[in-house]
Amino acid sequence: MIEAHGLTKRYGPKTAVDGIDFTIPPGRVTGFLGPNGAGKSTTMRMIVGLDRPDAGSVLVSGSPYARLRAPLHEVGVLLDAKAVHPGRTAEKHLLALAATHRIPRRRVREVIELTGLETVARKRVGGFSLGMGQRLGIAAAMLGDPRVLILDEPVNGLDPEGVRWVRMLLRHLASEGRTVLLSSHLMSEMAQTADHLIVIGRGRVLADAPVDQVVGAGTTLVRVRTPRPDALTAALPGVQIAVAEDGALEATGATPEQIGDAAARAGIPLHELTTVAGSLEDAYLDLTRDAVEYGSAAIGATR
Ligand SMILES: Nc1ncnc2c1ncn2[C@@H]1O[C@H](COP(=O)(O)OP(=O)(O)OP(=O)(O)O)[C@@H](O)[C@H]1O
Repeated sequence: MIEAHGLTKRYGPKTAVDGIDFTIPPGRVTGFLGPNGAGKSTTMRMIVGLDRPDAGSVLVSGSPYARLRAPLHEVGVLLDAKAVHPGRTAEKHLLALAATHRIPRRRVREVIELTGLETVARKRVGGFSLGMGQRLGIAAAMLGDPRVLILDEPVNGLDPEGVRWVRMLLRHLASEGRTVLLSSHLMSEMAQTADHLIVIGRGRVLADAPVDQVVGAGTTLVRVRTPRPDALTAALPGVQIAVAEDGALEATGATPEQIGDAAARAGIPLHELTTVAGSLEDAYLDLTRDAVEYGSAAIGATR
């Protein structure tokens, strides 16, 4: 369990995290989302005592991180996969970490196997690819068999097999009753991995809800194909209708039943009537529209 109360961090005039409250319970994967600069990493750093809050507090398993007696057994953390001495081998890095908690060599071998690093375990970390570095970071987080896992962008740089492996691993760890907090900018991955989402923007919580609820709050379209699009549009006053690239109509603000009934009353044939649920990406972009600090230009808007 991770609990934040009024958690606040300022850097000079900038409020990176602005009095946020949340509870992350065990037994589920909680996704942590937000635009660049929203305050995700700062929050994660405060959870594990790397940054000191200016106000408020955050507790892991009921204690501030600094008071945990055996932190590696309590919290596994992957914040920056590159934060490893490049001259050390993966195995030496893990053995050094293990020594701080009297974790046996056997466990080091186990996490090396678990993360698929057997063939490179005796190679220097400086020569690792991004994906191999991520696997090593996950191995380090798992070393103490912790009850809480905090992973910042763990699938960054992993190949599709690695991405799927992380997804299954995190789901499995949550099903064992552990607390899993995961940040990622990959919406499709988040939709498949997380049960619950906390979305932040400009240091504030914008949503704290199950994934289905966040996706459901986005726009749902009804896609309609008809040989008489103008007549159908006229038969649906007040319904917002756009025309898709393939000529189908995309209606918002009416159910498929309302559209089908209106078409039947007006004698308009329909060749397709489909509900298109919004994606997490759509819902996320809607939610964070006013909280994006580093927005991009629309494609075609610049030369
Ligand atoms: N050490 C620091 N000194 C000054 N400002 C900082 C520092 N760390 C973070 N910030 C600022 O705090 C804000 C939040 O940054 P943070 O890294 O927590 O965002 P984030 O949500 O993790 O972003 P990203 O998705 O880009 O990783 C940003 O405006 C950032 O510039």
